[in-house]
Amino acid sequence: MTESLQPPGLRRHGSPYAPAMHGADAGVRRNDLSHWQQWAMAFEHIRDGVMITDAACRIQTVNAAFSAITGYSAAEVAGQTPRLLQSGKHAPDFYRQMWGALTLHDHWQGEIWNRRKNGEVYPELLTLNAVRDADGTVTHYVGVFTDISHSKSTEAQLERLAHYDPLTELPNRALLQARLEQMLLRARRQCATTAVLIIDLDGFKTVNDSLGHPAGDELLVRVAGRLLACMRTDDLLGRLGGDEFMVVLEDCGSPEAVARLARELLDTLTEAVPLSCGQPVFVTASIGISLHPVDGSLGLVELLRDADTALYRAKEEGRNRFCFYTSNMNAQAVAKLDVEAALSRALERGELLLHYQPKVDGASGRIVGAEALLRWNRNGNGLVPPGHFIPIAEQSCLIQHIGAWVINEACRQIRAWLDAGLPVVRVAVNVAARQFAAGDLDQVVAGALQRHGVDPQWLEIEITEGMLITDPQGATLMLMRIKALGVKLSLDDFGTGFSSLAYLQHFPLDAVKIDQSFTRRIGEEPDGAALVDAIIALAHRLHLRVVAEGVETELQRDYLLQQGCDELQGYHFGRPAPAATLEQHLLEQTRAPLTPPPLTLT
Ligand SMILES: Nc1nc2c(ncn2[C@@H]2O[C@H](COP(=O)(O)O[C@H]3[C@@H](O)[C@H](n4cnc5c(=O)[nH]c(N)nc54)O[C@@H]3COP(=O)(O)O)[C@@H](O)[C@H]2O)c(=O)[nH]1
Repeated sequence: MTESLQPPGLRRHGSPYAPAMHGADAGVRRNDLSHWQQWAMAFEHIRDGVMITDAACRIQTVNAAFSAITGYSAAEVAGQTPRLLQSGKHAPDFYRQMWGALTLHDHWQGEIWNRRKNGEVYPELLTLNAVRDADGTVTHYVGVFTDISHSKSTEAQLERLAHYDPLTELPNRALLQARLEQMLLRARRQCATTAVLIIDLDGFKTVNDSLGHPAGDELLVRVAGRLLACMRTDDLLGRLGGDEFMVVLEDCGSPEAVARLARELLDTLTEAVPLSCGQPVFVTASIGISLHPVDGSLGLVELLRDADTALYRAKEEGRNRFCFYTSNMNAQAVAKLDVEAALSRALERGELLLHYQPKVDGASGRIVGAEALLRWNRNGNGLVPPGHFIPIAEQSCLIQHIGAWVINEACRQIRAWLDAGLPVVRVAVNVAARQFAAGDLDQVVAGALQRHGVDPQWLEIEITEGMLITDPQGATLMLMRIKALGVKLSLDDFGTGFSSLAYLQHFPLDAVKIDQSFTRRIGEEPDGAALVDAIIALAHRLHLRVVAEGVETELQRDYLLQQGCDELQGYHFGRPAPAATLEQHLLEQTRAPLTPPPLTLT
């Protein structure tokens, strides 16, 4: 049997192979011997598997690589047909085409899945050639193949890396976009509506910064799992990168159906995410949605851009919500960019100024302080409403320069009053979250005080609760450094955020400002004043001064005085106005005798 497995004309003669030789032929064919020995050596040691069959496809000869790859010895396959190796992965058509080519061209080459003796299916690159004799009759078939399972698996790995996110195993941006492109084509043909939802986690950076990147990664995997659980069979979920995910609904039905899914996605995240570090994490998300062709978002680029714009709006509106794209959003975004650009030049053009709103002492009715409020006279055309530019400054890095300017300008004004021999009161300035987070606020404050030779007792910094919550330890250190300068600290908008006085006692604060929304409720709702009462009582127990903001009516004033509120601020006493107006009131006050109840300055 082994004999029949030698290449045609060869027989095993010891080792290596040698052609059969007969008597007198030997001398003549010495050269042939060497020739055949070389071929036999090559045949046996070649790394590709070789299989030679007769015209009826019965295996006659295989080499060592064949056995190494397939697991079958030469003896095991002798006389069998290559069907022995069939994997079952190819349809009959595949073999029909292969034989068609072999019959027509005496040659076929392609990739084929075969099965090893141990049952493993593997891919090989196979070349088949028909061997014909002088009459043109097929005498043999020669198959040469390479096991390409390794390169196939590398190829598959590369393919996976190119199209899937290795962390969550979800489709990545490239695959999402390719699939979305196909879906849009189909949707156009079928007049269906396609929805794109871009999901961005709120506050993910805090998790990464506080618990470390492995915890951040784990959170992303968990979030991906929860989002995936909300998907229907045909929905596509992928990770765009960072903490951003995308959902594509090929035929989303109505906007209401999309809204339902968006709500479901937000809801699925509300439950605490347990992490292996033992720290459960609460995470919310914001979602921007665009619809094709409802929003006129005609192509992939527009659809993604519009979903992004809507996402931005969802973040702006307070996060943990979804927002559909509307066509005026782009106009608003452009208007915002316009404000940002003009604002970036406002400082150098001297268009910024401060207005001062008095704070009145509850007991004496005298002005004991003022809040400095930023104003912008754009191009000298009048004041831009603060709500139209301060939030934009706060969202960009402009607030750092502008905020430093406000502190410096307040100190310059105090120095100017002192130099003019005018009465001076404590001036409070607002700082923005970004300004506080920058970590150099104490230096900015110290620099301004020093530059203008101002005693720190005249300056107060108003912060908000949000600045304390992200990094309480860092915030405490910063507040202590500012406090050490001799500057007062007050907590603005109290009641609108975290609102735990017990928690706040850990911060070195001097005062708490009751948010104007609570002041407004005094006299308006039966229990409207209850919160005000509670804040005053608790703040006093913690030895904090209480300032009520937004006092507009006598009723509010009287109620707050009755409750022992220390200072009052609001339109009832005076609107924010240029420095000269405050100067005037302070001068009048120095001339007037001490006469409670408080002055009405408006
Ligand atoms: N980061 C910085 N933020 C600043 C700075 N200057 C102002 N701001 C913040 O902008 C918001 C809008 O301010 P503004 O329009 O100036 O409104 C202030 C007052 O005019 C208003 N107010 C005062 N009394 C009343 C009142 O009786 N009724 C009423 N409806 N509004 C009143 O309240 C605003 C002051 O609020 P607060 O700061 O919370 O004390 C506002 O959030 C400012 O903080 C700045 O330099 N940097």
